Amino acid sequence: MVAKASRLPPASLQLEVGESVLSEFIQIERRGAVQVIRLNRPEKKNAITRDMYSAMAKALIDGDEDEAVRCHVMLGVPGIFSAGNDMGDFMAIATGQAGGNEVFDFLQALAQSKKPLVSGADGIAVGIGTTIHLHCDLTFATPQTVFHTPFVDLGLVPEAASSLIAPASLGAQRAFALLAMGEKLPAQEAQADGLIYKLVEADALETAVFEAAEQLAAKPPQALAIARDLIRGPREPVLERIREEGEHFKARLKSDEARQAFMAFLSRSRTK
Ligand SMILES: C/C=C/C(=O)SCCNC(=O)CCNC(=O)[C@H](O)C(C)(C)COP(=O)(O)OP(=O)(O)OC[C@H]1O[C@@H](n2cnc3c(N)ncnc32)[C@H](O)[C@@H]1OP(=O)(O)O
Repeated sequence: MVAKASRLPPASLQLEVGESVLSEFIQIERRGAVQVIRLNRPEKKNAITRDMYSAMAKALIDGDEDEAVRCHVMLGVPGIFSAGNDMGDFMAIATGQAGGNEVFDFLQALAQSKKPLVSGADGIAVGIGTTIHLHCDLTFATPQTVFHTPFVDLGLVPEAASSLIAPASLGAQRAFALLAMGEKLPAQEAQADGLIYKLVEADALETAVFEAAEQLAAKPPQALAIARDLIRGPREPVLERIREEGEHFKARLKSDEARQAFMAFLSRSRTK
């Protein structure tokens, strides 16, 4: 259990919240030319609600449009990157009480981001808490980080174009083990597989992330943008896969298999 106080952002960070705060659980901070998007809902293991997706999408789009922003950083808090989509929200979508497009709007913004993305993950990284990093140019993780995508166990399917991106770096069989079997992937293996850039100790994570982000922010932006586009490759197949997965995902959310899995988690949580 990590003490709540240690999950607060460093006091040295200047907090600049825009006019409309879409979610109290997403902190948008500006650190020079680096925009920091921090998931900060530790009491729910940084589970991501629809408002949180909207806040992150807006930050990415606004930061892309702002010439003063040269790099985006995505962080969680010590011990927790994210436990993935909020299960209560999944249930609300499954029962027709909510629409649920926010996650796909966020994924479109993420996949199309114009500025370099650097992420840092420590500890829990489940579902979209894993797949976000597939869109980041540099991901730092700690030895305690475990990536886990239990989509099929939840009656769901892979998202974030992970069914396209993961096989390309892991090979088909290891991608299948990760995305379909729901096998956990420790950060050490993720690094060996080329899914993440560097492993650093937890107390050095944010320093490493900010150093890399500041390095990128100081580079000639046009040359960096062209190099990045070439390295990332065409966006259309990625966006198309996000859409294709999204169609299946939305249908699966309303399936009996998914509803039972959400119910099991939510009732387990209530009786814990
Ligand atoms: C498009 C996106 C797709 C996806 O992201 S699919 C993936 C969806 N996510 C998951 O399947 C993960 C669900 N969560 C878990 O399995 C566990 O949690 C963890 C392994 C991540 C952590 O376990 P532990 O350390 O034992 O913590 P705890 O007691 O389960 O959780 C602490 C509080 O956090 C809430 N919470 C955790 N994950 C979620 C979630 N995803 N949605 C909503 N709430 C969540 C719990 O309920 C509880 O809350 P309370 O203290 O009030 O009982």
